[in-house]
Amino acid sequence: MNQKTVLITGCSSGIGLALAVRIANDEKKRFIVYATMRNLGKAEALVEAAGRTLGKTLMIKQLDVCNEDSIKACVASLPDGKLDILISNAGMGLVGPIECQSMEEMKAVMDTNFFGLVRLLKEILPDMKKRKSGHIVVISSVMGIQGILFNDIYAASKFAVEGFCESMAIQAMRFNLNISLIEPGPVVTEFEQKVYEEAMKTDLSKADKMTADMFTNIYMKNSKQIYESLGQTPEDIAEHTHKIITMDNPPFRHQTNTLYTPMTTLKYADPNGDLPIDTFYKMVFEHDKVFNASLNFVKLLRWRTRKSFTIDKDKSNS
Ligand SMILES: NC(=O)C1=CN([C@@H]2O[C@H](COP(=O)(O)OP(=O)(O)OC[C@H]3O[C@@H](n4cnc5c(N)ncnc54)[C@H](OP(=O)(O)O)[C@@H]3O)[C@@H](O)[C@H]2O)C=CC1
Ligand SMILES: CC1=C(/C=C/C(C)=C/C=C/C(C)=C/C=O)C(C)(C)CCC1
Repeated sequence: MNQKTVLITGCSSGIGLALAVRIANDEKKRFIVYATMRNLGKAEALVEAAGRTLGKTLMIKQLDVCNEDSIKACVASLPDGKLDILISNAGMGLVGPIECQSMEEMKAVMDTNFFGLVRLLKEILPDMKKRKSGHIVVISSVMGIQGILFNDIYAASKFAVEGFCESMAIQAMRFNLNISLIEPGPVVTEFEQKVYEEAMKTDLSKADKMTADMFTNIYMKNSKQIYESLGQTPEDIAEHTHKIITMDNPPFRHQTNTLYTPMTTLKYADPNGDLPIDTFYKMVFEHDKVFNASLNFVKLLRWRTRKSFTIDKDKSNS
């Protein structure tokens, strides 16, 4: 059988790990997954989750998206240097007032989230073009469509990714290549915890009191609520992405969270761009009680659905 080779970046945790496991377990064994990570010392969780697929449909390799030599070495080590599907997933977050962030921190986000993708494509595009075959899948974000309070640099990095892919997609079409942007809303992974821990270390004395209060008392609280009420699992994102890579005509953009789409739709509903900004402003500064009550309601509904599922499963086991 002609199996497709899939290379995924950032597989030590979260979405990357779930993607590697899901695709390696494809029901029809259509894929050989090269699950990569920058630090092989962190492979334990993936090795455990991979189970019997390890060494069969799932191989683990080193790849740091910030290091050209590491990308070249990894691609060169693939059988015939041939890649059918690239899933660019490695990424990092950054939240807080820009007054409190160093240029180094900001550049690290752009270097990983945006230039990481550019470095990968510089390496793999020539061969895909030559063969006139390939699919580039990028784990973007709803923040690639819409900026969110205190995510200025992270959103900018995902906007850069989206602008880059939108431009590239036209050229790609000429070579019969597909590009797909996967746009998750909040996903419960180490990402949230890492961003939260970094935010807690932020020296807020560099910002004025109003900004510092807004960050701590409005953004941090609301953000926690958003993850709890609308958060998806990395397995959800893996399932969506698996569907996209098995389609004959994969879409250019795919949002994974239907609970979040009312927010992103605001962007497309007003060419002046004021509607999402006014709405987000009102949600947090004027109608915060209604906003929080709605999120709590969604959380309760989702919790009840999960609970009844568990009860049904338990019943069927007894
Ligand atoms: N969680 C969320 O709410 C959302 C996340 N996303 C996007 O999903 C992607 C995955 O994030 P998620 O799984 O949530 O977060 P995790 O923090 O769990 O995973 C991030 C992965 O990226 C890796 N990584 C970071 N820098 C590099 C690098 N230079 N080279 C190779 N790998 C690197 C990390 O490796 P290491 O362990 O070595 O640090 C880790 O494996 C990111 O692009 C993120 O922007 C999109 C929407 C929502
Ligand atoms: C929707 C929304 C908010 C927060 C959204 C968040 C926190 C989204 C997180 C998305 C992630 C983590 C994407 C990762 O790429 C605010 C600011 C509370 C204001 C009101 C509307």
